[in-house]
Amino acid sequence: MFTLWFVTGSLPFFPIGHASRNFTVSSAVLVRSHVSYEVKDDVAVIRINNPDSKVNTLSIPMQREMAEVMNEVWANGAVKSVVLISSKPGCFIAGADINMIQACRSAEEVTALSQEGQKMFEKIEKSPIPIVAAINGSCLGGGLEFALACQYRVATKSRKTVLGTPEVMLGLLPGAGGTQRLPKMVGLPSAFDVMLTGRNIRADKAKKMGLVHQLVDPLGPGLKDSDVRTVEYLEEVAVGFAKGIVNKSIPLTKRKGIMQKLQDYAMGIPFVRQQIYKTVTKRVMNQTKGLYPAPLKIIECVKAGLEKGSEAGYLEESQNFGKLAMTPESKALVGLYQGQVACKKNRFGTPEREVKNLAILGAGLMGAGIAQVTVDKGVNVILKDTATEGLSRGQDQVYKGFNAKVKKKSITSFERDTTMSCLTGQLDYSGFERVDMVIEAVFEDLSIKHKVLKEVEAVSRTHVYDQSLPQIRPLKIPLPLPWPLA
Ligand SMILES: C/C=C/C(=O)SCCNC(=O)CCNC(=O)[C@H](O)C(C)(C)COP(=O)(O)OP(=O)(O)OC[C@H]1O[C@@H](n2cnc3c(N)ncnc32)[C@H](O)[C@@H]1OP(=O)(O)O
Repeated sequence: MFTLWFVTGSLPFFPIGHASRNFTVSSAVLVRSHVSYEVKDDVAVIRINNPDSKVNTLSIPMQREMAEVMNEVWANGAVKSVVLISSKPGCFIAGADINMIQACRSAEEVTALSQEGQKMFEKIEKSPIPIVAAINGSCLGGGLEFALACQYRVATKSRKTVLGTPEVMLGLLPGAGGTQRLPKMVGLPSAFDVMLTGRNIRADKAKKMGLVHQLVDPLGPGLKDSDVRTVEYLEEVAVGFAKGIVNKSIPLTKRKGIMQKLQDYAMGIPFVRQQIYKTVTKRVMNQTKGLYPAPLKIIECVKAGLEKGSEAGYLEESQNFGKLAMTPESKALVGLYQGQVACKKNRFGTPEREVKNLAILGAGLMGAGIAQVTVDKGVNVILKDTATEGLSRGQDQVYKGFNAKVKKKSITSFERDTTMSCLTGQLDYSGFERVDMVIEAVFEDLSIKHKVLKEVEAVSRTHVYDQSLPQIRPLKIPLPLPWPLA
């Protein structure tokens, strides 16, 4: 959203070649750091990449550069369609820049930001050429509102791909057209569900709801890593869709099923809509005891748009967005979010040595549990036990853990199998000479611990971490090891 400088009137024409462009519409040469584009055949591929940040946000520089790039693209008669994609692994756009909203001193200032965002996305929605949003990773808040304004949406089935409007969790509302576009796109009940819960929606669910048009399978690692290959593939597929939309082999309108048609019919009846507003308001009041203003404002905005028309809806949205941003509830919730971000950081700083290969001694409940959370981070793990039975049980425990996630559809079976391929079960110490760390997770029996530590000493010269150290420290394991027992 927000502070955008769309150039109106005619623009100087810049012939667009086949390389990224770094020139603004003015004659001054400005290096763009957040948005770049390249023309592939007749498709402009616009890439977003906030420098020095793990995520893309709709920050002021990003918005300015996006506006410049869009104006250049629209002014170029050779460009027939656009693909909007992020170069950042795991993030499309994480929403409006929360710090930008926080820096505002009055409701009017925030309302003005919202109105700029609404205007920008209206231009995107009315684009003379189709724009395909190619989504991989988090597509949240203003990021989803941007994608919703595009004519077509393709998303990867990667587990990192989530769509949603989490503004309510910050005491805010989707203030860049979200309260107006979502109900039209997915129907009133689903739109309320998405906006009032702020929950993340995975790509396959988003497709079923009608939020995205097509899904793309993520790729595994090859010569490049999985994230890079997936984004390259997504771009290729999205370019194909963009061309297909132009040559009319891909329809922009989705065919509606019978349920969808019935729902649309019901939503056309004012009495039905009034009942939905009443039910949703009652539920919100029950759950929040009226202590959170944002959910009620969301309902007001949707109602204004559907009952009084778009203009009234957009005005209500921007004004309520401004008002909410100044409430103590929103400030407290933003503080909570920032606290959660701070908690994710490693307070010990970056590890001196990265652990890529780990060995775990003992495939019991604890050893297998450690193996599961470690392979999940992409670390290669040797799970060692002394008996085939115990080892199989441990491996089975790890598999069941991931398989439960497949059943819940939070990961794909491909992701389960890729992750499981990082786990090697064995009864001997082969490969221990190559590991970066050994974790001891054998029975709470001092003589067994002594024995395995001695055995490790003979084959590995790495750090050993004892998972039960707090409990066994009083027993004072003698440390004859020439390397550290952490
Ligand atoms: C009208 C529209 C309004 C809006 O759009 S309001 C914003 C709505 N969006 C959100 O609420 C999303 C907030 N962000 C997140 O939930 C998570 O982040 C992600 C899921 C996107 C990524 O999670 P993970 O990979 O664990 O990263 P991390 O540690 O949470 O964040 C990395 C850095 O990115 C910053 N960041 C993330 N989202 C935003 C944002 N929307 N505005 C400003 N900064 C953001 C964080 O603070 C942190 O920063 P540091 O590295 O300096 O600690």
